[in-house]
Amino acid sequence: MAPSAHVPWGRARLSGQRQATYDGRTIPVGRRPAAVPFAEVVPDIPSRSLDGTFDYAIPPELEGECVVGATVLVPFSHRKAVGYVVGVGERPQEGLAPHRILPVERVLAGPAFDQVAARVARWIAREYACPLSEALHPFLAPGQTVRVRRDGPDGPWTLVCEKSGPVDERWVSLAEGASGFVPRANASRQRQVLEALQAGPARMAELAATLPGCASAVSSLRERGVVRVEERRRVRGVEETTLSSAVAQRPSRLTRGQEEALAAIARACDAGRGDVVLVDGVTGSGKTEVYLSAIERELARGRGALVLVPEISLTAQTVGRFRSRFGDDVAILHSRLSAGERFDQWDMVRQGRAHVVVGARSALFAPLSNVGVVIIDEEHEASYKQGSAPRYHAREVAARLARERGCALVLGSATPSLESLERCHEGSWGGASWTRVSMPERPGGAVLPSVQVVDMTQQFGSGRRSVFSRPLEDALLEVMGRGEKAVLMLNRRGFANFLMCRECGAVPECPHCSTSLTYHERTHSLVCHSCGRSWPVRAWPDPSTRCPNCGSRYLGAYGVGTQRVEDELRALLPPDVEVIRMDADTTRGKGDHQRLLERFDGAERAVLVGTQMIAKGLDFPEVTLVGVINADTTLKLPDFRAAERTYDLLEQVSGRAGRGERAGRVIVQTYWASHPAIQAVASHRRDVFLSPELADRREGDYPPFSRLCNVVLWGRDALAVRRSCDAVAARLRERLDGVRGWEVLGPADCLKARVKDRTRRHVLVKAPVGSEPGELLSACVTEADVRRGVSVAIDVDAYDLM
Ligand SMILES: Nc1ncnc2c1ncn2[C@@H]1O[C@H](COP(=O)(O)OP(=O)(O)OP(=O)(O)O)[C@@H](O)[C@H]1O
Ligand SMILES: [Zn+2]
Repeated sequence: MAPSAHVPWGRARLSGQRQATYDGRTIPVGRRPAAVPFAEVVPDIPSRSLDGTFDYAIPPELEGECVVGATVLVPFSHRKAVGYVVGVGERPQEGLAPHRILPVERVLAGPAFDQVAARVARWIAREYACPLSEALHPFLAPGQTVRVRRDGPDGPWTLVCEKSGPVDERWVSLAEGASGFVPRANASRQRQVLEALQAGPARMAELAATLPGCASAVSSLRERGVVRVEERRRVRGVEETTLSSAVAQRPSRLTRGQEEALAAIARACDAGRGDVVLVDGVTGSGKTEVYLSAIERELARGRGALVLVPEISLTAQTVGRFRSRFGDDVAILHSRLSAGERFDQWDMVRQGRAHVVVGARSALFAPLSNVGVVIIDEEHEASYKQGSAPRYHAREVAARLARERGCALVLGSATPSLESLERCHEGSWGGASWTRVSMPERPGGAVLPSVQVVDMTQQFGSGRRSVFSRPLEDALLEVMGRGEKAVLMLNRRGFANFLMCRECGAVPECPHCSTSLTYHERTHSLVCHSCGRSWPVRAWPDPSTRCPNCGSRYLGAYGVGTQRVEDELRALLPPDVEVIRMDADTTRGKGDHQRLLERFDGAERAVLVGTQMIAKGLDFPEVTLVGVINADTTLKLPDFRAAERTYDLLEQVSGRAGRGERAGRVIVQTYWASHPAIQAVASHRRDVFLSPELADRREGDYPPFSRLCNVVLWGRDALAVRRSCDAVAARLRERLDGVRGWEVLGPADCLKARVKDRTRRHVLVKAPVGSEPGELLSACVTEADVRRGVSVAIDVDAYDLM
């Protein structure tokens, strides 16, 4: 049967010229009419009840364009919907009568993903309990939102496109006819344009900004052959830097650890079935060089690479190292780029002009189909878990992608996650082998720094009130005296700066969110970091101070800010020592981060003071001292990963010291010196932390020995939230009570019980390792009686339990 005979739009019209590209390959246009006449489409209507794919007929004139990955417009129950093609075929599913199938109306955008990526998206939807349309979003071209909107309740459906396409810029320059040309006396604009162009070619947009209305002057000059106008495609998002560490010098020889790691990676690449290599290398052991060499090998075999680094370490240093080795073959993707810049980088990959993609989490979804290796640097980082739907973990998606694409996955860290260590211990997981390779040494004879733990209760007991303990103060003076550099970290995650009444113990909280307010000394204000509201308040000893609870005057500031550390440093050190502060306030603007690091790099002697953003990746050989002002704030977080996070952070920041020829020293200030996480850092022995931690996790059935899922419900109506949450919990218990290895906890108020005036409650579910809780949770939520106005989020393998 030829289905084209039945489709309602009648005779086939061949469109021989149409073609699409994906990952540099041109997808050929079908020769015969209606060779694959059906498309499986996912309508972009995010709703659990509508989740699924629908079949549409491909009209012959759209054939060749309506391919897997394309964005299309389709009729959908009396309206129109934007959808994504996830499959094409000769027959519709489940014996639907071909003549009853509606046609695709338009193709709105070319292919953004291929068949393999579509399979991965289906897996994400199942695994993380989200609608398929949501799982496809990360694969779409950045900044290219297309949706349908209805104007008024009965109005027509219209298409809204928010596209930031490629920027084609028009450049104006002087042409041959310029010599000897004299504008007429009244043509002042022409004269100004010519003057501006004496300095060199300029962009039309810039000319127009300084010389309003110059367009007509330019076009008349162009007609006379005085100037030339050219279109140049500019690839945005490429930063320049003077950072010395932004170049990856090729080492004369690799360390033994590096060679072993590369051999294991080569085996995994050749096996072609998604095998995983965990590069467990101490700080400064040269993991980057391992990544670069592995990528070089894959490029030589004609395959590309995806490299994920935490958003915060996507600095000029990291980017520069990749560019210095692979030049323009690198595309960069991260959230600080503008939508247009991201599109340009993404499009470069799609066109096959870049084969190495370096980026944050979302780089996993770049349109690169011929992948030889996927690399995740600092794989233990919590930021690899996405906080909003689809709530995927990049490590898990990467493992799946590697298997689907038949390539290798490389995970690198000095402090691997307990999940990855456990899988390597098992040797295999999810049908792939997991191998750990350790790199215990720094190249060139550099040694790990010596670590000294300072008990701050003793310092306070002896009457010291400075933020620096005596040993840290002495070390700072000594290091500056030798003309070296130091890094000071202030642990600000957790309950950082707050006000507390010394008489009644009250801590001001946001009335709209159950969050203690953060005190900003600079602006004298209390700020809610959940909703952003702020109140002007002056802390004790200001005479205006009043405790909101008891009216006492002793409402004092607790916790230390980077500002205070900076001020004390300036008082302590000679005036010519540069003190550079790096925190959320000083890195707000684009390029601030890089500028501060360049200043640190270029200084004679300097101290870099910062929050945890300075803990990772920085490679400055002249740093010989690292100080941690307050090591334990993260230990007190109500989170089962608190100890792991503290250990990771301290080990990482310690690793900034002694990376060059001179040995390094670390001083850790803490009120909890006996904690295994602190003791492990002090002795550079991970097992001091790991053994008791694993025992605790096993005992309490926490990851890596279970999968922890968090079902959160929120809404304005507290009673509706409570009832809905009870209903979800009841449904889960009906399905799971007595099932081995499963456990339902709650319902309970979330730790942040109110956010933006919405009540939040949750249910926790522990599922056995190897189970697939996504579908079950999603079914229970759909079946439970969730009230209108109550939102639900299912978070499988939850990281944020607040
Ligand atoms: N084989 C080698 N011989 C000499 N120097 C090397 C070698 N391999 C790497 N290096 C240098 O060692 C330094 C540290 O490397 P890199 O920044 O890759 O460490 P890392 O393992 O990523 O550490 P961290 O986890 O602390 O970020 C770099 O300056 C790098 O150029
Ligand atoms: Zn608030």
